[in-house]
Amino acid sequence: MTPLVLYDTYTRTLREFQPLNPPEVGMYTCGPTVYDYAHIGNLRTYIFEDILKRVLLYNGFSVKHVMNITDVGHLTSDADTGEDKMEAGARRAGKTAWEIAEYYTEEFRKDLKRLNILEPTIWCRATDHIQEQIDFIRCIEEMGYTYRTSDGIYFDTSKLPSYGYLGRLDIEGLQAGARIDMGEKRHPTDFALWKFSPKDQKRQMEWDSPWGVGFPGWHIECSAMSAKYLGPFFDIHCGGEDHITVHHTNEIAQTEACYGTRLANFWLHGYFLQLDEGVKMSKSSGKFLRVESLIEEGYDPLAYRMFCLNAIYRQKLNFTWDGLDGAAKSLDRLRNAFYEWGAPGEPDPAYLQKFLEVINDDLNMPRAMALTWDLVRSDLPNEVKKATLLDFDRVLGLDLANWQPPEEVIPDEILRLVELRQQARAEKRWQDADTLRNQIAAAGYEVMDTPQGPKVKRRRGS
Ligand SMILES: Nc1ncnc2c1ncn2[C@@H]1O[C@H](COP(=O)(O)OP(=O)(O)OP(=O)(O)O)[C@@H](O)[C@H]1O
Ligand SMILES: [Zn+2]
Repeated sequence: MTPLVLYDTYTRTLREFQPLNPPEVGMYTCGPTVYDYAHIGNLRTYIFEDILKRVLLYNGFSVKHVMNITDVGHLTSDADTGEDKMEAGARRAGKTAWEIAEYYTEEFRKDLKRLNILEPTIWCRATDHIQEQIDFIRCIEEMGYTYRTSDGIYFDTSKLPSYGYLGRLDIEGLQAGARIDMGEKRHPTDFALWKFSPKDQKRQMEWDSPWGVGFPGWHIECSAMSAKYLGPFFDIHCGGEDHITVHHTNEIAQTEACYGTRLANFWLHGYFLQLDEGVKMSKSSGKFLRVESLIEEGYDPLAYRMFCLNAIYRQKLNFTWDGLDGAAKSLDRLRNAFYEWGAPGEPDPAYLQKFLEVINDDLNMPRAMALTWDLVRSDLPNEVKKATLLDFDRVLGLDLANWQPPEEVIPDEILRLVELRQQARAEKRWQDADTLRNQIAAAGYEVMDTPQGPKVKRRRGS
């Protein structure tokens, strides 16, 4: 038995993972706010979550994976002020908030596919779960954790002694240093559960509620939807590192207030992709790259996956074109090697065991890649290498089995010779057919007769 050990942000320790209800693992990953395209920084987090999910599957668990789509209530400032990102995005695009939500959700799913990220078991949209969010807020209200201001219903964080534990927040320091205008908020860490629609401006997305017409705050959707699909205490909750101090801290507060649990048994966070040293890739800064940008530069999206595999998820990673180039070349080498090994035999048990050890060591993908290259260079028979790498790829997700060398462009004169040889064969002029085959070979090509007709390709080393 090789235990699966994961770094849990809640306890700040490496802990052995065991599902609460084996063999199923409940996993919730905070999804995109669909007001714009995802950038490759966002996608680094989704790749890390995909690796985690594949490692769970590799360990023989089944995974019920829930991902939300935030299509309402995520304001431009974490302090619950500013405009709704969706409404601002809609205005920018000259479309409705509903239209851009639909469009960017589809684009996001396309990106996941291109990166060979496994689809969640359940997708859930915030706007499809307004009633669940209202019910959740009512529960928090009944437990005595809310207050009303002129612009919404707020969570009173001072009433929850454990508030801020996940982010190790210095609540007193924050309180003392709160110079920014808190509006009617009682404490700097209090946050909106429900916001009222502004009186002077009609919102595109708004609903009736026991407190007045408005929309849910950003954090409540994750508590409400995870409880609906996974229960109030489930196995693993993930997101990017920025979620530790605000979004996930507030999700925990809501669930703790209503159900008395800390929401998830394990909290895992992926670290940022940076454009330059110390600069997070972000939509708001306007400096970001999309999967599409990489494709335009001639890269296969899976080269970016390979680039991410070479780093530990718990460390920031600097994006460079040179780095991506190196990853693309490695991917090419690996694909060609895999392709040329022919049919798979039986995997090598020693390599499989080593692989399990490194991936179960808190998803150590750089070591998994080192082991992969070690396998490639080993003296094992090709069919063993092939079967072993095929097994590794269940976690690496490089889709090696479906890769084919790009179609070669065969010059017209060679195609003409192939045609003449076909003719000769049909007319049983075997000697002519042989001469033509030799001519084709002399030009550096080889022709193979298959049930579908002749196939021609450039000879290796030519
Ligand atoms: N540079 C980054 N590197 C890795 N993960 C990131 C980065 N920026 C955001 N994320 C993560 O991407 C996921 C999707 O976030 P979301 O769609 O809400 O983007 P966002 O936070 O609005 O992005 P931005 O900060 O660029 O405006 C979250 O889990 C978030 O933590
Ligand atoms: Zn969330």
